[in-house]
Amino acid sequence: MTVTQRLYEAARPIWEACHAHPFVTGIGDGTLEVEKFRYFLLQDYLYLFDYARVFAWGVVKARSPELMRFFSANVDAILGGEMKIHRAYMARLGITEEQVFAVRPALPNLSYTNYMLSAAAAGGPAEIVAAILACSWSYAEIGTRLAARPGALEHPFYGEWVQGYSSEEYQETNRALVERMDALAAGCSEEEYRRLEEIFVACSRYELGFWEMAWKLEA
Ligand SMILES: Cc1ncc(CO)c(N)n1
Repeated sequence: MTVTQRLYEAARPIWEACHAHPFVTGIGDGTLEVEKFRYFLLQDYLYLFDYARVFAWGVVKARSPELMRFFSANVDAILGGEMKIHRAYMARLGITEEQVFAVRPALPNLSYTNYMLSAAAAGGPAEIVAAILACSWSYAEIGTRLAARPGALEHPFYGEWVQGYSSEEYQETNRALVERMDALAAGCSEEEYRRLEEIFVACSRYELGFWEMAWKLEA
């Protein structure tokens, strides 16, 4: 079993709970209230800036130009790629960037990004990728699963979100992260693996918490 297969198995029950979460299934069948999606969008846009900062820790800590470029390209993919999904919805909902920054991150959001940032600050490239992977990979899987639901890609409001996360661009960026995790963890000790698993599972729990936060419109 590869390291990423082991990580996946360790987090599987939490991921299945994410897939079954009413917020996620509501995007898939189009029944999610736009008010909840709007709240999620604002929180997630704030989240993505810190998420990009986690990759930026990788730029700082990389010891090879190739790895440095990898992390740097990912910073760019978030700021210029993934955020396109958010900015398109913000335009549709009439939300400006200024309005987003007037919003305070809810505690599950703040706790999640602080956890990732501290794991990145304390760790090396492998810990950084482990912290990022649960986010990227779970969204890639949600995108793929929702895209397989009849009508989800064509839904007049949520279709664009499903298209974005099931897109070849997003899927390819995620695949590169999965491969990178296996390469960075190759030959690591059981003790080192345990630390990666601890981070990956904690971030998966935070992912579930983020869906729950959005579902409950947590203040
Ligand atoms: C909370 C959260 N996790 C993961 C992603 C995917 O990058 C996202 N946009 N938001």
